[in-house]
Formats: sequence, C-alpha cells, structure tokens
Amino acid sequence: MAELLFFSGTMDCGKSTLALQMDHNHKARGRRGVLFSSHDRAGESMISSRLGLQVPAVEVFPETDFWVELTLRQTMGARIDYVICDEAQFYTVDQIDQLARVVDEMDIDVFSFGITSDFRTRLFPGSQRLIELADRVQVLQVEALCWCGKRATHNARTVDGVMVVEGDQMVVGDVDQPLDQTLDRPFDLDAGPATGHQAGAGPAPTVGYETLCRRHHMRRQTSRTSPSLFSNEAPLPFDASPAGQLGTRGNQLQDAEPGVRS
Ligand SMILES: Nc1ncnc2c1ncn2[C@@H]1O[C@H](COP(=O)(O)OP(=O)(O)O)[C@@H](O)[C@H]1O
Ligand SMILES: Cc1cn([C@H]2C[C@H](O)[C@@H](COP(=O)(O)O)O2)c(=O)[nH]c1=O
Repeated sequence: MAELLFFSGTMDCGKSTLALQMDHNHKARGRRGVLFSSHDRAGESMISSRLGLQVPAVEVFPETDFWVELTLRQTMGARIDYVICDEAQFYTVDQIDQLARVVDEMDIDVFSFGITSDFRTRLFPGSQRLIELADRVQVLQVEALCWCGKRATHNARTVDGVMVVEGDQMVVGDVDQPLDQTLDRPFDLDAGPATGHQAGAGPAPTVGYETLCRRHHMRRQTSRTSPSLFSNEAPLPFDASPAGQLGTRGNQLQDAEPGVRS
C-alpha cells in the first residue's frame, strides 16, 4: 500500500541529499518516479544537494495540481510508482491534500522533504498540512549544529548579518555564508516577488540563514553575535604565562555564556 512520508529537519540537514538517494535506490530496483521541487537554491526545475548532486525536477508553482499533473502523465502511458517532493514547505495546503489523494487513490508513494518551521519558528502551511496528513513524519538523523555545539532545531534568518524575526515567510537563500562575506556578497534577488525586494529600491540586503538551538534562537545569538567561544580567533589573554592564560580564558568562557558549556 502506498504511503505519504514527510522527511523533515532544519535547513542543511541533508533532506535533498536523501531525496536524491531515495530516487536512486528506487530507480535501481526498476521503479519509476517523478521528481518535483519548488524554488531550489540552485534554480528552477531541479533538486540540488550541497554534496554536489543536481538532478532535473518538475517545478511546482502555486497553480500546480498534482492530481491533474500525474493523471495526465498516466493517460499518456507513463508508469508512476513514486513521487519525490523537495522543498515541500513551499507547497500550498491544497497541493498537500492532492498528494494525499494521489497516495490513496492512485496508489503512488509520495516521499516529501522540507523544513517544518520558518525563521520565526512558525510552521509553513505546507509543512503543517504534511504533519497533519502524513503516514509518517521522519526527522533526519544527520543533525545540523548550532554554533554552541548543540543540535540545531531552528532556522534563523539574517539580513546584512543581523538576525531578524520579521519579514516575508519565503525568501530563498542559503546557510554557511562565510562571516567575511556576509556583508559583502550581494544577494541574488532575481527570483522575483518571493524575496519581497523591489527593483530600484536601493542596494539589495544580504539575506542568509543559520541553524541554531532553541536557546540561541530565542536569545537571537548567531555565530556572528555570539562570544567567540569556539573560535580560534579569540583574543589572546594579556597574561602570557601558562597559568595566567588558563585563568583569563576560563573567566572569559564563564562570563560570556554561563551554562552553555559543561
Ligand atoms: N563538503 C562537504 N563534505 C561533506 N558533507 C557535506 C559537505 N557539504 C555539505 N555536506 C553535508 O550535506 C548536508 C546538507 O545536505 P543538503 O541535502 O543540501 O541539505 P538540505 O536539503 O537539508 O538543506 C550537510 O548537513 C552536510 O552533512
Ligand atoms: C527558514 C526559512 C527558509 N526559507 C528558505 C531558504 C531556502 O531557500 C529554503 C530551505 O532550503 P534547504 O534545502 O532546507 O536548505 O527555504 C524561507 O523561505 N523562509 C524561512 O523562514
């Protein structure tokens, strides 16, 4: 019996990689699938993984109807055993309902992948509907980490390097902006209205994302604004003797973030 599965996690935890692996494994056993995605960072009509794989996919637009799309393909003779749906957080509630119907009435497996919550910690409507309807919700095993070393559970958005909690829910972007580039690299706003940026409205803001643990998301502490607990670039202690170094460094750690390190 076909299933609706939702593989979820924070940004950068390996969802697209898993989507492409699952497609590969099912294809290797002779099953036929259709790949879908929406607003992939690498561009329209593809699924891309940070590990370097990039595979063509059908772009999902707000008006896409999965039931119609898949019925048409079958009418034209295509065999469809499964469907891969990446960036499913961007799908509409109606589209998730269509996917559930595809599972139940067409007996097609639907493997969907997406982040559950946005930069304000609120559920995306598509993800909420998947949680409501999926046969199984599976949190990915590979954990993205917060700068403090704890498991990252939340996605933070930065604009010009500063964490924000207001703005459009949907702004395509990436994590792991090197700190020295965060302020310099112009963000590609060609993607259209999803970014909320008006052409000619001055220099485009630099938007980035960072995965954080709940504590640091609530405190709005990103790696940029955190005390440099884990950085090699922490200033050397003034007292150069080994005892003095230990003492000063130890105090720095305690003062900076009580309770974060054990
Ligand atoms: N250079 C690298 N070497 C090894 N693993 C990497 C490298 N770059 C990214 N990764 C892995 O890829 C994961 C991101 O995969 P991706 O499928 O793009 O994530 P998602 O779709 O969840 O945003 C990272 O969590 C990391 O485990
Ligand atoms: C948190 C958050 C993310 N997004 C965007 C940013 C990326 O383009 C995708 C997530 O892609 P990934 O493959 O999981 O890294 O979602 C957004 O539009 N709004 C948000 O709040």
